[in-house]
Amino acid sequence: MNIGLYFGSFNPIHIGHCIIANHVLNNTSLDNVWMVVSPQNPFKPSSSLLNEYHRLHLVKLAVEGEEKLKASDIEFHLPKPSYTVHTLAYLKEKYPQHTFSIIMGSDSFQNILNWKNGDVIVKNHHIYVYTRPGYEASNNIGANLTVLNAPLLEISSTQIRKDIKEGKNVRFILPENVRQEILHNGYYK
Ligand SMILES: Nc1ncnc2c1ncn2[C@@H]1O[C@H](COP(=O)(O)OP(=O)(O)OP(=O)(O)O)[C@@H](O)[C@H]1O
Ligand SMILES: O=C(O)c1ccc[n+]([C@@H]2O[C@H](COP(=O)([O-])O)[C@@H](O)[C@H]2O)c1
Repeated sequence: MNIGLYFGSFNPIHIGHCIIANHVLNNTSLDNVWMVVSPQNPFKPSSSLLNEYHRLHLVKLAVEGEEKLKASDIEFHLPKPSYTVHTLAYLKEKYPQHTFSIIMGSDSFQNILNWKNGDVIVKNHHIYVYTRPGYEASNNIGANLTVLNAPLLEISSTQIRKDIKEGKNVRFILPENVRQEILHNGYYK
């Protein structure tokens, strides 16, 4: 099968992530999308990170009932921080029957050559890029790239964490079951 790997901190998952995953499924030849929850992005501070199991649970709630979307905890069992090149090697060995592509926002893509063995990742994978406001998705690194033709989404987990802390209404930027779970448990307060 053709699997799209959508890596993220998902701190928390928001409707932007869901729209992107759905857009890719609707408009590419990918059969499934795995939302891979990264316990620790090598470049991001861990201070504002919700526990990884809570983040995974929120992703599971968001994809509930969607057969082609899967929440993955594969990186929970790999060394931290979560280097994508290691995860890709692990997945290739574990699932030789699948072909893996990568899905990411243009902010991540702009920075990919600074990732551990970023050039190797780019050389060996098809990458689907969803343009993010303020980050042009130009392919000046010879990547095997598809820039998705989709509406820009002015949504970020950072803004959502801030809104929750300030008691603002986040009803329209989070899947409803995700919102309920966050509020019920007092996450990001
Ligand atoms: N609004 C968006 N448009 C396009 N890509 C996005 C958007 N939000 C997230 N992404 C992409 O989804 C992936 C996972 O994102 P991540 O979990 O870091 O969300 P985030 O909203 O960027 O979080 P934070 O604000 O905490 O940095 C990254 O590749 C990121 O570029
Ligand atoms: O492998 C790397 O060097 C690397 C550097 C920065 C980010 N990443 C991964 O990129 C993914 C997106 O990160 P984030 O925090 O923006 O959602 C996540 O899986 C990170 O582990 C990976």
